[in-house]
Amino acid sequence: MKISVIGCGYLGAVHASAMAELGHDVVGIDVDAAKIASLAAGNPPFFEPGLPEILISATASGRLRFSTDIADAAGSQVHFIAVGTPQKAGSHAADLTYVDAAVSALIPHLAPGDLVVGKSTVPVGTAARLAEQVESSGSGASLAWNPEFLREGFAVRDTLTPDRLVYGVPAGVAGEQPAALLNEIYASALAAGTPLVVTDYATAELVKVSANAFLATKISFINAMAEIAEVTGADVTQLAEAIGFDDRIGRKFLGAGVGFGGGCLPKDIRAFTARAEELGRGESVAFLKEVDKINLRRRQRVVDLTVEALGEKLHGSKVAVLGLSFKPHSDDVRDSPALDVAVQLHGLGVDVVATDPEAIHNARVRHPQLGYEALIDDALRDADVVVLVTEWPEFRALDPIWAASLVRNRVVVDARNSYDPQVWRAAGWAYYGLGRP
Ligand SMILES: NC(=O)C1=CN([C@@H]2O[C@H](COP(=O)(O)OP(=O)(O)OC[C@H]3O[C@@H](n4cnc5c(N)ncnc54)[C@H](O)[C@@H]3O)[C@@H](O)[C@H]2O)C=CC1
Ligand SMILES: O=C(O)[C@H]1O[C@H](OP(=O)(O)OP(=O)(O)OC[C@H]2O[C@@H](n3ccc(=O)[nH]c3=O)[C@H](O)[C@@H]2O)[C@H](O)[C@@H](O)[C@@H]1O
Repeated sequence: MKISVIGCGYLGAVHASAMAELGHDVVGIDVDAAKIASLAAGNPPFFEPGLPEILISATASGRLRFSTDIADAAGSQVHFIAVGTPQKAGSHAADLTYVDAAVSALIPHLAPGDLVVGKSTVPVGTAARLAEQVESSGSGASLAWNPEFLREGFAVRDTLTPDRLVYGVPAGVAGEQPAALLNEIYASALAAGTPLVVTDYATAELVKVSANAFLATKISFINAMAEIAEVTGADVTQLAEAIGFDDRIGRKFLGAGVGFGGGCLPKDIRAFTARAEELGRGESVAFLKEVDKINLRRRQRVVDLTVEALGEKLHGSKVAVLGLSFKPHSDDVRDSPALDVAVQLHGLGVDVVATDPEAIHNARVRHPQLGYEALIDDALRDADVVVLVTEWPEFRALDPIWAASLVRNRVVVDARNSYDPQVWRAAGWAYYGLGRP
């Protein structure tokens, strides 16, 4: 099938490449000329495992091309909207400027029978409004909402083999053709037994934001338990293990630590709250404000523990910050807890030297004032405190005996509860975890 993907960021570039990998004929469109040039040359403009391979094979096969001209969407039958929906400046609501601009620019290039498919995460009610715009344009096209659940770091795998597919389509017979087109696009995943939910627009939009709200709530729940553990001497990692054995609870997303960040969970729970308030149902999701507060308190806790570990002497002290991306296997520093902690410590007068396998460039663009080292040994050298904030495998594997030979003081703040306190203490380190003694 001929497909256009409008917006080629973390979501769209992967979606376009994966659709071409599945055999579709795809054009990726973005207003960012540098991004498009990089993608067209087979170089992803961001780090995502597995993306270079499928991008190169799809562009070489001729099934995938890129353009900055929306007119190149003409001739495709299905048009995915994958542009950003960031938090609005000065508000918690989602900024729909990019979605609105993309749909308005696309409409003149639509042909009868075309399908516009929303992938971006939007406030409930957006799809119905855009469907009205597409239908009243006289283009003869229709609209579906097909939210995306991929995780950065696993984006290629999650797109090729999703754990579920959700289509929000118009009611009645008008929904049949959109669902049939999407079934054709996702034929391989459906043949492999991927669960499919075909529903209305509002449900599809809410499935997406409620899934992220649930994940965020689960993380803040365990972090709230960490706060209680901290004043009682309990160990939140054992607590998570023990409650996680209950299948109804499950162990995933019970990793207590510095909390969640990224381009999605934080802004999505805020946008959900803002939308619920607009709908007069703010109280239904008021708990998400608490989820957000607990999450931000954990960043502060890491800063406070580091300051405590440094003692009185902040100016002239050196802190090695291990990790800058919001999670391992990504170079994304949007609302990264790691970067937030590094910036706060720098603001207190500490000499911060940060390292990360992939995110130094993105971090440096935003915060040139921080010190950066590409190699972990250079970051650790003469450090007074080591703070692990993003649990990349190479940081998890850090040998405390080797690290001890580099630092000035053996003090570690393990903001992801990734190390075994006994092993580190046996190597002479003062160990600070989050919610564990
Ligand atoms: N990053 C992720 O893992 C996931 C993101 N999402 C959602 O997908 C959407 C996109 O997110 P990301 O890819 O992370 O954002 P991003 O910021 O990486 O990419 C957005 C892209 O849209 C482009 N763009 C903006 N206006 C445009 C226009 N009028 N025409 C063409 N291109 C335009 C931008 O230049 C940028 O390259 C958001 O709604 C996000 O919540 C959903 C699931 C996963
Ligand atoms: O809407 C989105 O963009 C995506 O948001 C999240 O995916 P992602 O942001 O890539 O990353 P996650 O793996 O969910 O991690 C989010 C944050 O939570 C943190 N986290 C995760 C798990 C945990 O136990 N503890 C914890 O603090 C991570 O370190 C990270 O900062 C969701 O998991 C995806 O399903 C969704 O599609």
